[in-house]
Amino acid sequence: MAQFTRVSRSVGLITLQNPPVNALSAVARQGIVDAVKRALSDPKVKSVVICGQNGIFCGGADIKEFGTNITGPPLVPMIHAIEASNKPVVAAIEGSAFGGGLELALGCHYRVAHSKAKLGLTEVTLGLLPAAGGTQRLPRLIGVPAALNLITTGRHVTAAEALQLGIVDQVTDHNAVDEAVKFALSVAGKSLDARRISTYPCPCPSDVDALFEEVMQKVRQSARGAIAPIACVQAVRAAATLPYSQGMEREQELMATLFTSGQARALQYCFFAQRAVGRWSMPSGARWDTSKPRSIHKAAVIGLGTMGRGIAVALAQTGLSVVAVETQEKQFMEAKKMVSGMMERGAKRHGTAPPLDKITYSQNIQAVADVDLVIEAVFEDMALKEKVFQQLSTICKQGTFLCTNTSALDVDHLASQTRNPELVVGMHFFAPAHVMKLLEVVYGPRSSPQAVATAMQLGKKMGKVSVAVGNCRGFVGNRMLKPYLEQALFLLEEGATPELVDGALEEFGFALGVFKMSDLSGLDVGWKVRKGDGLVEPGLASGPSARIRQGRRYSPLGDLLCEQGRFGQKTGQGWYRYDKPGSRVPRYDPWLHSFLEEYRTQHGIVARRIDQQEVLERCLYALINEGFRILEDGIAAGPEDIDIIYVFGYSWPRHRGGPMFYASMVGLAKVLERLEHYHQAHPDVPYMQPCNLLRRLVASGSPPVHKWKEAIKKLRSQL
Ligand SMILES: CCCCCCCCCCCCC[C@H](O)CC(=O)SCCNC(=O)CCNC(=O)[C@H](O)C(C)(C)COP(=O)(O)OP(=O)(O)OC[C@H]1O[C@@H](n2cnc3c(N)ncnc32)[C@H](O)[C@@H]1OP(=O)(O)O
Ligand SMILES: NC(=O)c1ccc[n+]([C@@H]2O[C@H](COP(=O)([O-])OP(=O)(O)OC[C@H]3O[C@@H](n4cnc5c(N)ncnc54)[C@H](O)[C@@H]3O)[C@@H](O)[C@H]2O)c1
Repeated sequence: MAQFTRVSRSVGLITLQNPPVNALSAVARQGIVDAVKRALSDPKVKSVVICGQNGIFCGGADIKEFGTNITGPPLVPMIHAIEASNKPVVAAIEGSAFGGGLELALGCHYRVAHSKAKLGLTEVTLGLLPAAGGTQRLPRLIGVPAALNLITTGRHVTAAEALQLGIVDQVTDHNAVDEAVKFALSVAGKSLDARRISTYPCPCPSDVDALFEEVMQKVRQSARGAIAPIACVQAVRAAATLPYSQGMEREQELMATLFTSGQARALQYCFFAQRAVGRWSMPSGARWDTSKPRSIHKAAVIGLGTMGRGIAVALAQTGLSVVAVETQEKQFMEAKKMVSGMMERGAKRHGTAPPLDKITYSQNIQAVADVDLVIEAVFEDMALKEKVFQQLSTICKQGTFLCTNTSALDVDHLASQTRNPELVVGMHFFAPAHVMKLLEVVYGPRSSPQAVATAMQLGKKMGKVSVAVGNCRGFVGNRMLKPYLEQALFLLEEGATPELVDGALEEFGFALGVFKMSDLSGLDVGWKVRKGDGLVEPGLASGPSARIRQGRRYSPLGDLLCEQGRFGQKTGQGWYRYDKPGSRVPRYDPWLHSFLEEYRTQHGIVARRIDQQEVLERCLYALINEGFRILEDGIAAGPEDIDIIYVFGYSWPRHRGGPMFYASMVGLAKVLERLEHYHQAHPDVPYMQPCNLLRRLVASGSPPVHKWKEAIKKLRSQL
């Protein structure tokens, strides 16, 4: 709803009241329509201010309404009525003005923003475009290039940038509503002819065709198959080339296509899933709302390699005091330099001072005695980690949380090395740890709810999207990755090429295909793990047993490359070749192709034609099947947790909503049927056997993804 009051005798103050973000729900829109009518018909009111309650202007249209039958007054005529008013209307922007919220403000004649406010046309991130006149008004106000940038990216701008761009008329450090009221008093009675943005000509450069062609090309490249950014460009083009009313028609037409698209559903699902994962629960019944975190002021990082450096930076940037421990002299010296450089670059980007004094360095683990929380990031070696946890358990003060950044090892086993296993959790960051948004918080059977709550809260403070998951080999993300990687290798054996497999995955929307990604991460990482698992047998053995290990189909292709010293980008050769070690541009490698042919000959494999669909089905459905097992095992509480892990940690294309959402869009029956097909063709690949949970969900009528949690609970209770 919206409240109307008269303030300073002649200013009509309309306050949006729809907690928590004053979204423009049907009731809120009706409230605004009524309040505006009242303000315009009240002769004592000479000017109007629109603001939002609780320090937030407006979070845009009510996204929860989108999947429903929308009722209430539509936004476009509501905003037109405000713009057409003969009394000046001033938007008082505090907190956020996003999407429809900013469009509402653009319909006002003036905008006053608090210096801490953020503004943006964020619709593209939800698979939509600003369809309440945003694509037509913003370019008229700030010009085509700047509007294109904001609308196609959905980026948030600060009040200062908004002022510079000309989106707002005034920025204040004081109470924005009070300032807006003063502003409204000062403009009462003045002509509004030059204040209605829809009447402005659209300022655009002379070579408008060339500009749009260039932008369209750029957007297509970065959109990776997402349709909303393209529609955004088309709508802004309409603003630049058509009169306002025709531009509005085009905006509505394009929105109609996006509004019902699968991509919009996927992106809106991600929006809510990202928030839902914060409401974590454990199989023990412990939950986010009943578990109290402890405040962390001082933390330690053990091991300053690739991960430890990034974690130390992220902790210091959060404002914590950090003790950084590294035992190897060379690594120690190098890490100190690198960490300072990372903080300086970060600070430069944000226009702040680097928090260099937040970190103290030591080569002695005794230095961590007084910290509240430790994150261990030494080599992925259980014996070494055991020793470190034993040491930490005796050195640290009572109550210190002991966390491990292990990628796959048993968190519970590490906990058993300590005096207080309830204080141990996994904090699995992703590389580079100061950049990547995902954090898996791994609880073992003995982790206390407080330890989980503390790690989750710390992750949030660090700006991470934190997901609580159970303890198993590889947790959620890496466990699901294994079948995906293996299928890619099997496809090579059967006749595919790295270019074909990567091409299919990139067309699906991944930034990098599986082989390019493996080259980037380093092929030696997986090799070491496979060696540890007793899977690697040196030399190019032939015969059927060469491709069977531990009773299952196995592809030694990755091991053979590593034996040749081909570790990927770092050595200049992997599944592709690179101009020199460390170069990033993958190139076709004739050696690799002859190697694959030779390999197939040696193993008596006749290469067959493999199409993109098979690549997608085998790689993605294998991964999804493992996702169902993870749900069945209770390692993830719901599909949202898995999807958020994949979107934020593994570059799963957000407009596909994550693997489990994708499975629901494809149709569970179809996924089941294809898994059955591939499992019949390859019975020696056990993880292709459809998971029981998937079968049961299909048998129960394939409920939509938001009902899975409930369905799983019900299925469990029937067991
Ligand atoms: C068949 C043919 C049909 C043709 C066309 C039909 C046309 C329909 C009319 C459309 C007109 C277009 C209007 C407009 O252009 C479209 C939009 O405005 S889309 C919405 C744009 N807004 C956003 O992108 C902002 C989203 N929100 C945020 O970024 C943040 O929430 C925030 C505002 C910055 C606040 O952040 P925080 O303080 O951290 O809080 P949370 O994020 O945790 O949110 C708290 C709580 O609120 C829920 N929520 C937030 N925003 C919205 C919203 N816009 N609608 C509904 N709910 C919202 C959020 O989910 C949290 O709740 P929880 O999920 O935890 O229960
Ligand atoms: N690299 C990744 O992409 C990645 C991603 C997520 C998790 N991880 C996990 O993070 C951990 C660290 O991985 P990394 O890639 O940073 O390894 P790394 O080899 O780059 O660094 C490990 C560092 O630990 C130091 N170290 C070893 N023993 C030590 C000790 N007793 N005390 C202090 N320092 C010690 C080493 O000298 C080295 O500098 C591993 O468990 C790994 O599985 C890695």
